[in-house]
Amino acid sequence: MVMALHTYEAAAEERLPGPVWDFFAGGSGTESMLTAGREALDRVQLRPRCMVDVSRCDPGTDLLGARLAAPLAVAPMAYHQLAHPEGEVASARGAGEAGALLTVSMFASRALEDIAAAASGPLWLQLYWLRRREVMRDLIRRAEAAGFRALVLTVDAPRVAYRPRDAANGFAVPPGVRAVNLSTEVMAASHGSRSGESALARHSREQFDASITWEDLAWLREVTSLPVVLKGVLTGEDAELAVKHGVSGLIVSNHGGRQLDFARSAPECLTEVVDAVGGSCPVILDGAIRHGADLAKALCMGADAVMLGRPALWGLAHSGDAGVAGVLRLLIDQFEEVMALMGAPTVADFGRSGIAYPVCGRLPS
Ligand SMILES: Cc1cc2nc3c(=O)[nH]c(=O)nc-3n(C[C@H](O)[C@H](O)[C@H](O)COP(=O)(O)O)c2cc1C
Ligand SMILES: CCCCC(=O)C(=O)O
Repeated sequence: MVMALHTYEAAAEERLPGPVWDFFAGGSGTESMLTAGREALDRVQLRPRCMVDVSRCDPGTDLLGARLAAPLAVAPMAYHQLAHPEGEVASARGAGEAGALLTVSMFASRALEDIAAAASGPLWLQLYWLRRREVMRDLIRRAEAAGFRALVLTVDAPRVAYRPRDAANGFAVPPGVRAVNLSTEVMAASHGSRSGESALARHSREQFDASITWEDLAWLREVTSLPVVLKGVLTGEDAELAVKHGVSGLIVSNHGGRQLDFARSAPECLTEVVDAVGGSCPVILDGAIRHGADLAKALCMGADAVMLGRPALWGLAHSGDAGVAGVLRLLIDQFEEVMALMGAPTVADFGRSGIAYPVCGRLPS
């Protein structure tokens, strides 16, 4: 039976403790960015072509050398064990079953090696830049050995932003769930709640290196030969600098509304970044993806793929690997139908002529 996305969401909300649900669902500041991306995507209108042979539609695509069932990846999210006891191991199984890529957070609650052993699809590892570079280096070595295909450096979070729900709940990761890939020393501050303060926000101020600049990317590129993808780029200027500094991909993202409040939403930034990059590396749109049609809209605006965040956690909370696969398949099936109805039988058939309304204020070229 195909379940609607809101059914997974409702089940997850019902199942999870309030503070965990708030951690998943919440945003930063006034939470203005929780709705901005969705509203922007809703304004984009599809422009279908007819009398095209759509008797066979193929949603498959390649992303940095990995074959995917659709241009769809799971975004990095901390602590999957908050949603399900099997955590990222179940997510890896579910993503593999659906043919989607899984990005594993630096704050994963299962060992990289166990996640890799359960995965049948490609894995990327997400990193925050820690003050202790030897901890990053160790993690990168382990990811390489376990067969991870790329590193995602999140650049929109020099610190975790103030998130009112987590602060009100004094949110801390419950005992029994840990960022097991990091040493206890690095992680100590993320446990132990205090009312009026999020332990994760406190932890990020202590452990994240907020002094890094473009020049520091050279260190990362020396440490590894894996492709480096930057997550959280929202301007053409930064996209150009990223390409100049040798990155292999960009993720246009507002961190799911959890970092800079009052920003321009990721879908509105997409064409600016795509134009700046000029095809020299893949561009991924992240945030507020809730329907297969959103994949089509992103592709029309020039993205090579999209990333899905919270809905994957809803699937995980609902029924572990089957739920993750169910959510991903739902979006892929919807996308396949949009392909047929749009007259776009392959991913390459989507272009700017496929949308009618420019979200970024620029006319499609
Ligand atoms: C519970 C949760 C944990 C997250 N943890 C991380 C993380 O560890 N690293 C990271 O780069 N982004 C993290 N994010 C942001 C996601 O990667 C992604 O940008 C966002 O969820 C996309 O928006 P969506 O949830 O609307 O799809 C997290 C998001 C959520 C909801
Ligand atoms: C210190 C963990 C941060 C996780 C994260 O990025 C998020 O909650 O958005």
